[in-house]
Amino acid sequence: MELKKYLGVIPAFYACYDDAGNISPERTRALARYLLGKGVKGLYVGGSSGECIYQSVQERKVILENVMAEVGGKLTVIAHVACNNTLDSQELARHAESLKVDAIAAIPPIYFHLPPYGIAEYWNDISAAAPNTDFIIYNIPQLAGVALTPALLAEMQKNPRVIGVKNSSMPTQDIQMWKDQGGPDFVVMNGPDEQFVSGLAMGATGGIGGTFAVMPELFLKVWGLFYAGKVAEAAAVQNDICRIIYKMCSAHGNLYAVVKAILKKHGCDIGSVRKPLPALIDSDLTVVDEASAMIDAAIAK
Ligand SMILES: CC(=O)N[C@H](C=O)[C@@H](O)[C@H](O)[C@H](O)CO
Ligand SMILES: CC(=O)C(=O)O
Repeated sequence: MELKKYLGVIPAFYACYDDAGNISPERTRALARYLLGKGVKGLYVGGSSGECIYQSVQERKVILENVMAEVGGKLTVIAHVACNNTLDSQELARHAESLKVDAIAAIPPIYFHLPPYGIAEYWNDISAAAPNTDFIIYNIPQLAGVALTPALLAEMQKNPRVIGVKNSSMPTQDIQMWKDQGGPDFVVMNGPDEQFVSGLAMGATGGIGGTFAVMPELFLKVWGLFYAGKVAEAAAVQNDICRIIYKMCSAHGNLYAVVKAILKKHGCDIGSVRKPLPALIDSDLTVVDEASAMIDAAIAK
């Protein structure tokens, strides 16, 4: 298996809208190009940060098509395809496979807390619709409402396409457990950006993060320092990252609205967020300016 392509810094891709709030193919391509230029390993398209739960199946296809047209073959592309109902998720899985993405990923079904066998069937049904594509389990219990367990993972490991877990639960111990259970070739991606260094220390093979795309330089720096054995220096950069995230989260508008305003200041305009996510209000502009300056200062260090 070619697992190397998953090792590294993989930003969660943001939804790119035009000024009327429709999906913008041009801006989607511009963001993909922008991140390619930053030297990241791959992109995680259509996840939480991609606002997937507020988009139609057709819109999600258009986004992935444009990302693949721009960076397919150049970056590792993981397409999140879960839609909360099996049929639509399978349609997106088939579509993603037809575009030759590297992997598909899926959260568990949300709202109804299904039993583990129900979750396994949902994931396996999705995976069966993309029979030649790697499958990554997305564990994010604080938002999904249900958690991956060792028993559920063991059930999923019977599916040879299951190559890893993207772990967004808060205990870094979970990363250790999935990695230990999965073995040396198993991919375990750190979710919480605030714990990237700790996740790597616990055995994560890389990270997929919602704030990577607004400051890829800093996460790449952490990655480089950590693997050069300079853990204290990596932790210092992590500290800067955490303070920046807390600042971005202090706005009235949603985190992704802040992130997009900062990206615009950095030359990449991808519009704002879609309702019901709160957009920025006037007083948030100070938060945007301050967080943006903090990012620039941390990169310049
Ligand atoms: C709960 C959640 O959305 N987690 C994301 C994925 O793991 C993270 O990447 C966060 O966006 C990030 O850590 C900022 O809090
Ligand atoms: C942050 C992340 O992993 C997501 O957008 O799903």
